[in-house]
This record gives sequence, C-alpha cells and structure tokens, in this order.
Amino acid sequence: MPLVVGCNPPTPLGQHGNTDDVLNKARADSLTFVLISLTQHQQQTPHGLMHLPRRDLAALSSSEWSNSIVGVLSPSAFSSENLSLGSSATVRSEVEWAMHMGIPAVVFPAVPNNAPNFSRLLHSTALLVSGSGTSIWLDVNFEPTEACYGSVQGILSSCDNASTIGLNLRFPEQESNSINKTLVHLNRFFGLPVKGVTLPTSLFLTNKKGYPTLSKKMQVVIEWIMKRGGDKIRWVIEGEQKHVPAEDNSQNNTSGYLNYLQYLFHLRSRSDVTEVLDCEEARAEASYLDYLQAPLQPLADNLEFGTYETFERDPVKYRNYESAVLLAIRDGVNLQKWGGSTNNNVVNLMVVGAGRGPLVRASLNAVKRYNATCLSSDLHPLTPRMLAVEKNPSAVIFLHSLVALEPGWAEVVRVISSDMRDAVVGEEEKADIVVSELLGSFGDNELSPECLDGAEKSGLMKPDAVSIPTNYISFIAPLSSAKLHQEAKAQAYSATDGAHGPMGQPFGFLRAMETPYVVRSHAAAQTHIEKECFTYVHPNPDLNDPTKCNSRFVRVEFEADEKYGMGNGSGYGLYNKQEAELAAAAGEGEGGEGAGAGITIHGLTGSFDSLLYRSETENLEEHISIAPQTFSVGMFSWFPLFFPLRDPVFLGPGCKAGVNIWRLGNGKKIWYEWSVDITKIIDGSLVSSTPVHNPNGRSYQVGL
Ligand SMILES: C[S@@+](CC[C@H](N)C(=O)[O-])C[C@H]1O[C@@H](n2cnc3c(N)ncnc32)[C@H](O)[C@@H]1O
Repeated sequence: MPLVVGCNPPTPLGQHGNTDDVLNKARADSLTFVLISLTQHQQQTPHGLMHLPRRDLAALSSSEWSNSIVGVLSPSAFSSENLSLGSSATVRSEVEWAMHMGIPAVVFPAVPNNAPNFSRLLHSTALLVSGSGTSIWLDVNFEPTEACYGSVQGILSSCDNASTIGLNLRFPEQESNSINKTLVHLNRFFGLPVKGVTLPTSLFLTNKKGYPTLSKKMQVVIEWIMKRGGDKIRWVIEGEQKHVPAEDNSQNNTSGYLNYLQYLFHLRSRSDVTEVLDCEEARAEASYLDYLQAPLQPLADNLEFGTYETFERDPVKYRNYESAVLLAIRDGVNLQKWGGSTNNNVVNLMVVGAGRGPLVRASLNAVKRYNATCLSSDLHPLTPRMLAVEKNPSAVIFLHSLVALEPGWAEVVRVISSDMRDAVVGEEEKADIVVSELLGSFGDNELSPECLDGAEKSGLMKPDAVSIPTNYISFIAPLSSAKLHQEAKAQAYSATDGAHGPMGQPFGFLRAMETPYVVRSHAAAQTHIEKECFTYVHPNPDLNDPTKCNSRFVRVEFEADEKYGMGNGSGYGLYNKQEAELAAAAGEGEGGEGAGAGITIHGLTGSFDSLLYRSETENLEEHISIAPQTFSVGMFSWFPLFFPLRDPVFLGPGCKAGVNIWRLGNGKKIWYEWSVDITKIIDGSLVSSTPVHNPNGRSYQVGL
C-alpha cells in the first residue's frame, strides 16, 4: 500500500455513534482511515449522567478501530478555562477511551495562545499514552515562517521531545506564493516528527472536467513531501467535497473524496516519485530507516558469514576498488616498477582483512584487465602474487576453500591466518600494492589507522608500496532529527548485552546518549554541508615520528542560515544541487528570513570519503564516499554514524554552532568525545553548550 490516505469531513464524524457508516463510505472510496470526534455524548437521567448509546461500538471490530480510525479531541476541552487548570478532565477521558478502543492516534489542536498550559497538557497526555498503542498528532497550521517552526519546536522541547507526539502539518486553504520558501521550511520541519499531512479540499483547483487538481507549485510541494517522507506519511483530505463531478453526486454511499485520493495516487505514480520510492535500493533500505544499530567492530569481534554476504552485494564498492587497483598497476608500469620494458613482470598484491575474498577477486580481476590490454601491444603481461591476510578464523576457512576451488587461485594466492599487525612475510613476498577495506561509517571508526599502521610496522610492505585506500577523511554535520533523538533515548531501556535478552541490565540513559549509532537517517534534516574532521593517509608518513599519533581533535563551525541545509536531505545520499539552488533563491528573492533563522540540532551525522587511489601518471582517481557532497551513488555498504546530543540545542538566528570532536585512545581502546556550543556570531558570546559526551570513553569505545 504505497499511499495511506484518510478523510476529515467538515461535520465532526462519529459523534452520533455512526463511525461504522462513515468508515464504510470511506472504504468504498479506498480511503484507509477516517477522523472521528472523540466527544462522548451524555444526558441527564433520573439516575444521573448517562452516556448515549452508540451503535458503532459493536458494529466495528477492534482491528477496525485500531487500523482505520483517528480520534479528534473535542475543541471545548481546550478552552482557556480548561487549559488554565493545567489539565483537562475531558481530554483525559477522551484519550483514555481512545486507548481502550486501540485508536492509533488522537489529534491535538494547533497551539493556542495559552502555550505554557497547552504544553503542560500535551506533555502529560504524551506520558499518559506512552506504552499504549495510541499516539498524539499535534496539528500544525503550516506556514513557511520562522514563527511557525519556532512555536512547534518550542512546544516539542517543553514536552521533552516525547516520542508519542507526532506532527500533522495542515496546509492552509490558500497556497503560499513562494514555493521555494515552502520547500525550505518543509525541509526544516522534516527534522521534527512529521507523521501526517492534511490538505484542505479548498487548496485544490478544478480542472476542465470538474475534477480536483493542484497548481503546478503545489504539485512540486506534494511530490517533494512524498519523496522525502516516503510512504510513512499519513495523508488527510479535509473539508467539504467541492470537486465531485455532477455524475458522481448521486452516490450517497461514498465519502465523496475518491477524486482527491485518485489525484494523490496520480502524483505518487509520477516517475520522479517512483524513481525514489520504488527503486531496488529503497526497498532494500525500508526496514533500516531510522533504525539504530551498534557500529560493527570487525577488529574486536569476528564478523558473521551473513554480514560478509551482505557486504559483497554492493555493486559499487568492489567495482571502484578494482578500478583503483588497475590504476595502481598502470602507474607501476608507467613508472617502470614492473611490466613494460622492465625485467620484472611480477607484482605483489596483498589484501589485508580479506574477509571472504571479494577484494582478492577484484585485485586479480584488475591484473587480468591489465593483461588483456597487453595482447594488442608489445607490453608484457604481469604475473600476480597475492597474499590474503585475515584474522577471523572462520573467514580463513572460506578463503582456503576459494583458493582450492577458484580456477587459477591456487597458483597465485596464499592465505595468511593472522592479525595483520603480527603477520610475518618473506622479503620476496612484501607487498607492492596493499589493498584493504577496514572502514566504518565515520571512516576511521573501525580502526583502519591502527591496523594499517600495524601492518606497515610488521614489515608487510615494500618501502615504495602503495596503499588502496590512500586516505580517508571523516566528515561531520549537525542533524535535526527528533526521531533519531527519541530512538537514541529508547536505547536506554535495552539490555547492555544482547545475550541477556530484554530482562538484562538496561543500557541506561547516559550510555544511550553517549554512544554513536549507525543509522540510515530518514526522518531527519542535515542542517549544513558537512565539514572535514580527521584525515588518515597510508602508508603513514608519520609512522616513525614519535611526536605524532593517531589521536585527533577538530573544531568545526556551522553558521545559522536561512537554507537549513536544503540539498543535504536527511543526511544520506547525494547532495541535491537543484534543491540547494531553490533554497538560495528563497533566501535572496522570495522573502528569506534573513541571515540565521533557527533550527534545532539533535545530534551530529558522521560520514566519510576515501580516496582509494590517485594516479601519478594519469589524471584519474577513484573514491568511495558516503559524504553527501561526494556520495557514491548506488553504494549501500555504509549508513551514516549518528552522534546524539543528550539535550538538543537550538541554533538561533545570528548564531553559530561549534562542534568539537576528539578521537582518542589509550593503547587498548579508541573512542570519540564530542560537544556542541552555540555562540553569537557578532561577539562570540556563549548562548548554550552541551557537556563533552563520552569522556574517557566511559560509555562507548572500540577495542584494539
Ligand atoms: C569490513 S571487513 C571487509 C572484508 C572484505 N575485504 C570485504 O571487502 O568484503 C574487514 C575485514 O578485516 C578483518 N580484519 C580487521 N582487522 C584485522 C586485522 N587487524 N588483521 C587481519 N584482519 C583484520 C576482519 O576480520 C574483516 O574480515
């Protein structure tokens, strides 16, 4: 079911106990759910106040109540009188009834003037529903303004960003005259927990045949939401049915919203939307969206068979490695190290951390490709010699099998079962080209620097050997994502050791918020272009310099701007230049907010770019990257690393966020520490700051 659409007719539904009628009509039009009033009607009887009977209670099954109904709280419950009491008996009883019925969402009205009391009520209701199957949709009268976002983010933070509160963005009846501004502000809203989008029927125009249609500008907006929010967004058509063509008016057994639904389906089926949502990659990623995972530790732990198998499906990574090895081989020929007119036709290849052998295969393929070019020239083909070094004993069994079974491998490949830091090889076996992939989502977080330095120190490489990768650079950017913040908080209740099961010792809040997670960020907005953190180069030019080590510190700064990182999407995927240009236009010509409109930062997103090889003799280089600016499209081996902030910070107008990040070690483990401060650009004065997260690696570390 690609699109989930419901309706909210003008007269409150269900309050006369006719929810079954309403739902049947909606279903006749293929709508998935209806909004009904939660008002319970009572009357005075000689025996006291009695509820009026409702037919629908028995007419609908519990699964219908829990899959097809969204409840709307009575507006009277939000009178200033009720709000000033800081609570509302009506809200409580309506919400309790919704929870009893298994209704999945109840709608809170948009924030009124009496905001502190409203927030208190919202927060206490968010706590009331937690643990039940019911959540809250907070209505937002969406406007592309600073004030709109500001009030919503303020209310969410006063509710401690409770995970039970989602947003229902209600579009105004009149569309905004600046599409760019609308998109830029929507991008910012997608860092908050957007659950639903409500479109009033009056927003639709009427086409020649009387059917509803949207203006070109609104089509762009709706398609943008579809692409960015995916099929998780719940759509609501609201208001009077204005566009039903005459011949359909007779059908009283339908909701009258079919044409609106069909129009949304039509937008959903457009190629620019389906290309994003229905491609192979989107399907493969679906279950990973916003799902936090502990980063792998391939050095301390031994990877499983299935994990290797998943890596090996990547269509881009091994292709780029193969091309990088080919470039290095051709460089060696051009620089007369081997092949060509030299006497030496042997090239020593070494894959360190060979796993189940895909880089061995890619490297041998590169030699084959080079040798194929020799057939049509007077160049001599090369004889490869390959050492495959691996410390995972189970992967070593796999490698030995490959050597025995793969045609031609037995003559050229030798497997060394050892940690590369301790491996010993003969003088004649030392590597000309060392190939490795020991990279994590943040580049160095799987300890590639320490492993490759170790391999260099154990003398596995010739003095003039080259390394593929040649370098890797980690990148960091602020991330606005209430969802990921909530998910990180939720980790506090998981067992510290998966083997202990759900009844094990909880992880605890501090640890949960001081741990970086691998995650395919989705309900998120990367608020700025990522900036460089740490660079590691191999072979390591500082290997024998006692004053140099692999610890690092960097401070990078991100100024508030009115683009809110438009173009960076959710922090995963290639930077979208076109979107960024839209944002720039909104800032300059279409009423941007002026320098530095604000945004909430819930954490940091880490990524990397690795230069596999840059040719010395040809103007060519090969990379793999998950940094949005240089993202390797189609590569899916890595998702970004999310560093949560214990408490989100607000990057307000005229301010900048300073991100401090350390990579530290003590010979036994490596860890990151991080903090964020907000200062005023004008005078550098401090507005707010977070504590340094994970001091001394107390919550998270990677074993050496
Ligand atoms: C990310 S996997 C890559 C495997 C394979 N090269 C591929 O691309 O599919 C890293 C591999 O390096 C191995 N490894 C990590 N540190 C190592 C070390 N110090 N010595 C030897 N192997 C190591 C791990 O066991 C794992 O098989």
